[in-house]
Amino acid sequence: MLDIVTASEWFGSEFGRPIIIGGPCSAETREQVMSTALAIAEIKEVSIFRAGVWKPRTRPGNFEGAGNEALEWLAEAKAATGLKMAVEVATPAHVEAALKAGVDVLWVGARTVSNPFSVQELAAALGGVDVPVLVKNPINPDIELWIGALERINRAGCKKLAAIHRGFYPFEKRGLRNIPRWEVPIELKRLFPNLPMICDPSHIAGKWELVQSIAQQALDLDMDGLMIETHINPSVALSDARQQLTPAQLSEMVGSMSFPTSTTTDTSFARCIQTLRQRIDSLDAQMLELIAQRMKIAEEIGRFKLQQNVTILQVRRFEQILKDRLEQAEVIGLNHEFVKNLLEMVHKESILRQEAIMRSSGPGERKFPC
Ligand SMILES: C=C(O[C@@H]1C=C(C(=O)O)C=C[C@H]1O)C(=O)O
Repeated sequence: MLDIVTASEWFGSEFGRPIIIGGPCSAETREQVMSTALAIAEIKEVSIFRAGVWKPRTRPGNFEGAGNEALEWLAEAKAATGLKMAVEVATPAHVEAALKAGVDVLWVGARTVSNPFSVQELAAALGGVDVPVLVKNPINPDIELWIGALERINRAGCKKLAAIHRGFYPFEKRGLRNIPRWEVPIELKRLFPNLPMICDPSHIAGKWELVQSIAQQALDLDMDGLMIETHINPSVALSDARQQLTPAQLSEMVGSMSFPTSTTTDTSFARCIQTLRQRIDSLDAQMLELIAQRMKIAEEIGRFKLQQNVTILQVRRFEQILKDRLEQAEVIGLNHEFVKNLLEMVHKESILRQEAIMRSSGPGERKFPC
């Protein structure tokens, strides 16, 4: 369990869903911070300005952030715009410097979250701190590591917590920069329903053109906010140039997106959905009943195989099943990959059932080839 305060209480009553955070990957110069912040402040939906001050780079020699000096630019941007300021912290010294400079929100990056030693050190530095702390997912889709970081920080006394979904390391570099693996943040939401979940579509997309569709997908999946990298002139950005929007593009994007709510008080909607859900309940019950019948038949086949000393796995038969069912799937409009995964799961269970039969056979029941 996480002992947390809802996002609407972070900064007073006017603050709430959706939480929209915009700002550059890195704070580069005073002018870049001020001009980006002033332009973003014009977008009424954006309440928090983000900027990386200390940048954890994969290889040395890249721009590593402007450091403590940038905190002064952020303080100036805050005074000029009224936006809340958010920075990434990776060490206790970062936490101390950021809080001293009046930073309003801290986030912990994916690389830091991947290392429990670093998280524990950060948690100790965050003890009793009242600013919101946003915890990005670890690089690999390891939900336990993500939960562990949230718990360590929460146990240190930080109650204003949120998670940020920024996708997972793709291993193969093609398509999106990070693989979304939406099932991971969905599972976190299921386990901690009151934990706000913010999506970072910029890091998932890797290209500014793809940011909006990922952001919309996140909102449709009931996420509570977005963190979108925005730079006054992305073409000259010192980091993540390819994925940053201009403030004008951010404004257009926010204006053209739909922000669905998780529930509605409309009674006809409630009636319709209830009827449809009853049909789904009934079909699920039939589906499970059919799978149970299929497993019983597989067990019966297993008993025949035991008598005849025939192998459990019959690759040709399974291949034929896959081919036939995938043809049928295509005709009835079911996704190829989905049906293949489903059949593989069913086959695996059927093999397990037959293995259990072989294991439970009495001594001498199994023949051995002469
Ligand atoms: C049920 C059988 O055993 C295994 C399970 C199969 C299935 O679940 O459809 C298919 C082939 C075998 O690998 C069988 O041989 O038919």
